[in-house]
Amino acid sequence: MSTQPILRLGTRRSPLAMAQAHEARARLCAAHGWDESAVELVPVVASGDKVQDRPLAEIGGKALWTRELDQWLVEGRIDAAVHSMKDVETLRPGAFAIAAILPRADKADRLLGAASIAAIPAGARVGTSAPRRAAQLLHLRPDLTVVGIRGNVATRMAKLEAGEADATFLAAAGLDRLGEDAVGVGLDPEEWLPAPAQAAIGIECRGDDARVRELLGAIDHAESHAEVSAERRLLEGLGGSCHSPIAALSRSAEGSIALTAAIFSPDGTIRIADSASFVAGDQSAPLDLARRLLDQAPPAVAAHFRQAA
Ligand SMILES: NCc1[nH]cc(CCC(=O)O)c1CC(=O)O
Repeated sequence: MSTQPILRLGTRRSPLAMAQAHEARARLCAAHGWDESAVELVPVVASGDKVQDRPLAEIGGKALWTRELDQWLVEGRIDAAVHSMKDVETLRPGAFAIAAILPRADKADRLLGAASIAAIPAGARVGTSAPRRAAQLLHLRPDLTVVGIRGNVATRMAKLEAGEADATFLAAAGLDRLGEDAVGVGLDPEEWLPAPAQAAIGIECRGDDARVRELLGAIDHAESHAEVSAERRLLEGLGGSCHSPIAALSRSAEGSIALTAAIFSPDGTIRIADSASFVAGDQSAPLDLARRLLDQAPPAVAAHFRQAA
């Protein structure tokens, strides 16, 4: 048996990240007819996993999820890295390429602790550290109190159980990948918009590594890739960061994408939403949508975005 792996795939160590890395490996092995040993999973502890007690937006943002994996990729210690695309910064180092996006899972958020947003008891404490979830919730229910809650999926479920919050949100995709598909109630994504790139697993490699790009290309899902590219292009146009309450939902059909997006004031009082339909791969339509959203935004909202020149 050969001991040299064909591909070394870096991943964060959290249970969800490991589940996603296993899915990526299974798809690669199926596509190429490989034995499992062909893909070595290389777990890395990410900075974002070390600091659990403060909101991500405060401690350095999304870069904390990719810093170590980026380094290992540059040094050639891994050939590719698996990411939750929701957590990947909009602007990536030019040396990297997103070579594959796996078929996207359920884009919805699930609510834990109540049967619906309307059914959350008046004045309850809802745990979330995501600006999008906080603003979207307060927009619908200004009577509720948002409390910070961080940690991986199991930690957040335990914190809810321990009474640190009365309700919380988790992405359906993450729960499903962990086998927790019975947990929480799915929120209609048309009414409760998910985060840009939610439910998408991406695999990045060095842009000049033609061998790995081709191997990864075999499991790229074109429709999911086009959706995620459009949503990330929207983020680029908004100049948003993980501080910015931005929500987006793509619907694909026959080569075209309908993209709905909303931006909020952090306290949820203001919500600006708009949508656009365009051919998959259109690079300017998501930017135009971002521009329209910002043009409609009062200063209190626009201040949270770095407006493109
Ligand atoms: N921010 C953490 C994170 N990043 C990706 C997912 C879920 C899986 C996905 O959206 O692909 C989660 C957990 C959550 O938001 O509940």
